[in-house]
Amino acid sequence: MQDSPSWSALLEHADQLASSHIYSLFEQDQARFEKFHVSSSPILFDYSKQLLTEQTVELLFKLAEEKKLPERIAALFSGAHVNTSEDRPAMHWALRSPATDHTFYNGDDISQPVAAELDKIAGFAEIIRSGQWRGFSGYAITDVVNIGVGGSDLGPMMSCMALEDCIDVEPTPLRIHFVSSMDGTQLSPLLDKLNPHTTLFILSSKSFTTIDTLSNAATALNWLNQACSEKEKVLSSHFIGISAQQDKMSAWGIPESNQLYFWDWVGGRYSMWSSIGFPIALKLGIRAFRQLLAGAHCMDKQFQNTPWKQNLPVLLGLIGVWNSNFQKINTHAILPYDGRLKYLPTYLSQLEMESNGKSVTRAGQSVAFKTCPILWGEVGPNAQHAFYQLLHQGTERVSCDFIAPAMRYHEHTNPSLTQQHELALANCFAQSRLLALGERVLPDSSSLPSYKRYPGNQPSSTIILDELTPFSLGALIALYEHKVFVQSVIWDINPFDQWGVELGKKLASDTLELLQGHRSLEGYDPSTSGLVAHIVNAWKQNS
Ligand SMILES: O=P(O)(O)OC[C@H]1O[C@](O)(CO)[C@@H](O)[C@@H]1O
Repeated sequence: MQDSPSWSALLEHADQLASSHIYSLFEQDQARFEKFHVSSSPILFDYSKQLLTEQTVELLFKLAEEKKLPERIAALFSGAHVNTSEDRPAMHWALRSPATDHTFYNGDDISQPVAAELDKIAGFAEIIRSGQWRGFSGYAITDVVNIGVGGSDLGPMMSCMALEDCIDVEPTPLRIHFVSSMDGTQLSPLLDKLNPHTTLFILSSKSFTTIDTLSNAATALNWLNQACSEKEKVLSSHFIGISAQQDKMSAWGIPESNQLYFWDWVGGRYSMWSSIGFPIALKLGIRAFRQLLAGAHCMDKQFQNTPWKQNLPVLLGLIGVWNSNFQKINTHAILPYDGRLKYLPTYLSQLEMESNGKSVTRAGQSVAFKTCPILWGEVGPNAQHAFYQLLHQGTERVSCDFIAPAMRYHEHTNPSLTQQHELALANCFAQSRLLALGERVLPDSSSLPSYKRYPGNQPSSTIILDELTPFSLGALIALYEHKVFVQSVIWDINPFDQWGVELGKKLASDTLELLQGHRSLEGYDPSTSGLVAHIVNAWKQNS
């Protein structure tokens, strides 16, 4: 970036702001909230508690122009091969476009196949929800277990939890479980409780080669075979496969009639809009799933068509760049003030860190600046009693996103719940205020002992959803997807590959051969050799 005039201007501007405090920015400008918030239903985005000025925003826009953000947004939505290292487009947005939009891939109109797959999801969901799908002994399905990991787990799990009690979902007595961990910790106790006659497994894997998923799938198949030895019957009545690799699903034994498909041009962590989102349709009904897609589509349109001052993904992305590269803040916390969003921080940590946790540019050169910050988080009210101490008085600078719905429980008969929502919002606003302004919120802080001081100046944004609904959740997730894209454009990295996770998988399969005695320890580092020898000895002693 050394040769970038906007980058240099931002560095200089950051130097000028170095001694500023968010408190003084508010003191100098009472209209700060008016200037630095965007209200665009279903989301209000307040970034007035960031350490920035109107000049900062102008300079960030200049940087985005210089990095050709408009052209790159157009390329993303044109189906160009923006995933350069894998030479393919990233078209997750096409999964939420109305069929009438006619999206093309390699010259073919993909709107019809996308719509047809969505109809297939609807059909499967209806059959299972209505009790028509029967297990091997003729009983209706009561429990569905989604086996998948990463993008084949987190999106559906996060959404099912987030939307469970929404008023506009179609309730079902079906119990949906999520299993991801390769060590069997989730699956083993679950199988102890479930009834093989009434349990259906969804095997969710874009590649259908992920060992975590295949090992859990093998355990599930064995468990079913203990109850019914007719393998074909078990496979056809207890397994649905979801993948971009139809032949691999078939080779595993899933009949074609039980397969849902999606496409190579959908990245794993961008795949909850595809048939990977099937558990969402199952749990909440197809209407809710379609609303989720509609909310995301609404954000796609905003990203493409809205002037930057009102463009939420552009603002969120550029503010992140400002904090990472010019404020030198390398940790970012996601803090939902709504327990239903419990899995949102984990979901976003994959989305952001697997996308932008890179250190080479698209041309393969090492970057000379920070890229994706470490992103973590927790349900805000609980985190207040855990890690907020560090946010308020630690030595790390941390930026935060506070997320909350404006409305909750308004149709509930128990008035105490409404008060609980008020309490959660009050805490949300109090914490972001204290983090930004510090002890200056007090009428007189001059006599405080040092251990009671709050330096403040921790920047944050607040994202208020009108209400947590499938539509607003879809918009929220698409907002973060496009935020990631904006940042990747500024940093000139490819957000759609994940080569950094590949070698570890290969080494693990080699190491398994070591543990199983099929490979010699020669040439391994002393730590690995020592650990393997220790385990093998322990097994010998206990056999
Ligand atoms: O859906 P699959 O192919 O099983 O992959 C699961 C996850 O594994 C990863 O490839 C990382 O290992 C993620 O990108 C992906 O979401």
